[in-house]
Parts: sequence; C-alpha cells; structure tokens
Amino acid sequence: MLTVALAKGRTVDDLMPLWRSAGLPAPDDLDDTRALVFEIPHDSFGTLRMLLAKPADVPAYVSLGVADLGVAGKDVLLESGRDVYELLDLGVAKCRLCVAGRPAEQASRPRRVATKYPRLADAYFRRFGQPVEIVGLSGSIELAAVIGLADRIFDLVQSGATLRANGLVVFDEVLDISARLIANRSSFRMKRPMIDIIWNSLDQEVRTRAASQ
Ligand SMILES: Nc1ncnc2c1ncn2[C@@H]1O[C@H](COP(=O)(O)OP(=O)(O)OP(=O)(O)O)[C@@H](O)[C@H]1O
Ligand SMILES: O=P(O)(O)OC[C@H]1O[C@H](OP(=O)(O)OP(=O)(O)O)[C@H](O)[C@@H]1O
Repeated sequence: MLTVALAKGRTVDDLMPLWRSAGLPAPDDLDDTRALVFEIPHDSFGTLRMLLAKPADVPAYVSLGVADLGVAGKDVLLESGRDVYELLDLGVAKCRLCVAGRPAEQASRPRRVATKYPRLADAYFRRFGQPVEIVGLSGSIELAAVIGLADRIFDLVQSGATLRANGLVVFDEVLDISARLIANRSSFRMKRPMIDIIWNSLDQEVRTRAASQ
C-alpha cells in the first residue's frame, strides 16, 4: 500500500489533470464527494490510498508518516518547516508570495503585517532589519490592509484580481510558488520502488508539458 496526502481545493484541482495524464490512477468521484479517503486497487501498489487534507496540514501528514507522499504548495512547505524530501516541482497551482498594501502606505516604514505565513513573513522582514508586528490570520488577508488592521499584507497573488478589487498593490515579490511532490524520509527508503513509479510518471509529464510550452 502507498498513501498519498493531497492538499484539497486549488492544489488537487490543478494537480488532477497532470496526475491523470501521467497515467496515474485517481478516483472518478474526487470532485463530487465529501469523502476524504479513497482506496484504489492497483497492480503495482496493492492499494493506492489517497487522502484529501487541508493544504497546511499536508506536510505534517507526510513528515509524521501517515502518508508516504504528499502534494502541497511550496508556501505551506516552507511555512511548516517540516522535515520531508521535496522530490519534484509539479508546475501547477502557480502563484507568487508577495508583500502588498494600500498605495499610500508604500513609502512608509512597515509596522504591522497580516498574513497566513507568520514564520515566512517574520523571516522576510528580519532580512531587512525591520522589526514588525505579525498578525496571523487564516484567510481573506487583503481585508486587513483595506480596513487598516495592517499596513502590509504578506500573501499569495496569482491573477492580481483580489488586490485590484480591493485597491491594493504589490510592494515586493518574495517567491514563486507552485505545488511540490514531497516524501516521508523513511518511506523514501522503504517504499522506493512504489514511490519511483509516481515520481517518474509525474516527472515525465511535467517535462512533456514544459517542452510543449
Ligand atoms: N490564487 C491562487 N492561485 C494559484 N494557487 C494558489 C492561489 N492561492 C493559493 N494557491 C496555492 O494553492 C494552495 C491552496 O490554496 P487554497 O486557496 O485552495 O487553500 P487555503 O485557502 O489555504 O485552504 P483552506 O482555506 O481550505 O485551508 C496554496 O497553499 C498555494 O500553494
Ligand atoms: O491574485 P488572485 O488570483 O486574486 O489570487 C490571490 C488570492 O487567492 C488566495 O486566496 P483564496 O482564494 O485561497 O482565499 P483565502 O484568502 O480565503 O484563503 C490568496 O490568499 C489571495 O487572496
């Protein structure tokens, strides 16, 4: 048996076309069920078990060994600080981690930063020697800048539509983000042949896509 923890929502939605065109098995009803565990009988794995987890929890599932593999954004991997192997940049669920705020605040010294990524935000502002207060929020981060809870937000930007709709602008682009294939360290040793099937299939498909762009 091989267990894969997938970040539900955007990540798994973007991943599944890649996963399927890589020839890997997936349940037909992944999109329209409330189930969180799927078991697929498979010649090479015995059973391939897929878990749909909250994105921020995937690194914990993998590092603690209840999942052998995982797929999660680079943002949540870095923020978690979990000790896992990062095997592959899957090139899906792409966005950028940015510092943003109201245009009028751009020239002022940052004081209070709202974010879902307190560790990464703290490290970023420390690099500039700027002591800031970090306000940890769990979503709709832009709201904090709009209503003046914070003078900076440290958040993901993809199309920029959310920033535009709220009158905010990017002050700095911190990091390119995409979904990554990760592995539990001991599974990587003990279940390497099964892991290789998934790793190699996805790697091949990522390369094929990159070559056709
Ligand atoms: N606008 C976006 N465009 C592309 N990828 C994104 C975007 N926002 C987030 N992501 C990526 O998708 C991952 C999951 O984002 P999503 O918005 O589905 O989850 P979430 O809001 O953290 O979930 P939840 O609220 O259920 O905990 C993020 O960790 C990031 O890697
Ligand atoms: O640049 P855009 O294409 O507008 O995408 C960026 C938005 O997407 C994410 O939010 P999400 O939709 O996950 O909602 P959340 O803030 O409640 O997590 C992110 O936190 C931004 O708010």
